[in-house]
Amino acid sequence: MQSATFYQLVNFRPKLQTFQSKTPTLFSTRRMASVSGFRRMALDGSSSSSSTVASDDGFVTLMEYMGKGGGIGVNDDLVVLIDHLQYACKRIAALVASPFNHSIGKQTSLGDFPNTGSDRDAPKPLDILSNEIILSSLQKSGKVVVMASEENDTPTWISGDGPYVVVTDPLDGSRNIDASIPTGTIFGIYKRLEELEDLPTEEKALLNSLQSGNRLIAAAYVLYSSATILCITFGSGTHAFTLDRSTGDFILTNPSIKIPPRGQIYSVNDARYFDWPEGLRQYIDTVRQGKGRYPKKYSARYICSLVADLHRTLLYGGVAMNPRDHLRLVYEANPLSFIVEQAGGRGSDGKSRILSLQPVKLHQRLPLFLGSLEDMEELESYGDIHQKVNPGYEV
Ligand SMILES: O=P(O)(O)OC[C@H]1O[C@](O)(COP(=O)(O)O)[C@@H](O)[C@@H]1O
Repeated sequence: MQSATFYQLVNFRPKLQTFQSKTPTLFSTRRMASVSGFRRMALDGSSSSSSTVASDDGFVTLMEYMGKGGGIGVNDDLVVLIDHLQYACKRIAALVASPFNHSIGKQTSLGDFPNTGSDRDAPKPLDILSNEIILSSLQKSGKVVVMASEENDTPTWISGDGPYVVVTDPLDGSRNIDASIPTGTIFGIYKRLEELEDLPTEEKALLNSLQSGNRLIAAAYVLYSSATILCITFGSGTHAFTLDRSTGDFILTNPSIKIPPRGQIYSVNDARYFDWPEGLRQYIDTVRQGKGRYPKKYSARYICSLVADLHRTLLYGGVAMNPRDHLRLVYEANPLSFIVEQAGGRGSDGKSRILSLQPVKLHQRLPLFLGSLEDMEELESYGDIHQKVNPGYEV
């Protein structure tokens, strides 16, 4: 069998012909999902027939959820934008699962990515492709003025008319991709700042991208794992939708996620233990032994893929953290903190609420702690949890 060419991969389209695409419809015709056993779900998580999202057949798609009032404050422009983004993520889901993706970079110039010279890590070929897929979707949506991505040194000005600004990490966790470990896409959406109109384009693009997280109007991650899960908030709860691969629809599977107030899991790269500050070491030593405020021994889970580690934490509770200045405020910490807060948890840099921070640089890094309220409170009470020794690890 021949390997796919770079051109084929960039233009790669998933085979599911039922995927919604270029022409978004606000109330798309429902296709019967093939998965059996889902019951009608109300937005409060119960299986009531008085759901705010009426359903004839028990399934609520993301588009129906948004179109029929599930997302408070979600207007037509935003529905169009999310439709394009979800389509982009379906393409990325297909790309990361493709048997041909290992050959990109070996047969094209994408193989030798120079380090950018900035404080960003050198991207992998799939990072670049995912970035292109998202950019192209945003361009086609006509709803986005600026995209700020992990993969570009500066924000990309898209369309003078677009009402929204999108910040994104197109493919997080890609360092593990060759081993098929889960990866994810993260994005946050802001309204464009009208008051900047008179500034030069470059400046406008940057300032629009550096909005504080408490101005986010929507945020989502998409987890590419055994299932593809899109978890989103519009500021009224956090809801997860699972891709039905037979129809191409994201189906509401976890409405109004509530992170347990206390979990029994901590998630951190603890090979760094000897570089940690004393407070963090003490906290981990304590909960490991079941000597913390919750008198049970904690377990460790660390996938080294932020979206996957967070998704598990949202569902099972506990804390997911990276205590060194590694993760990015604008397109990782802010969108994920918004999602966690909307599920009843907390996102912090060890001291302050992430969403209250004012970004000063596009690729600004910081320590990130996300999780259950009680676990976060206990962890932060140790004070000294920011790892300042950051030698630059090879793996
Ligand atoms: O090396 P560490 O400190 O364990 O960091 C791992 C983290 O880095 C990430 O891979 C993100 O880094 P990249 O954006 O450079 O891929 C996360 O997915 C993961 O949680």
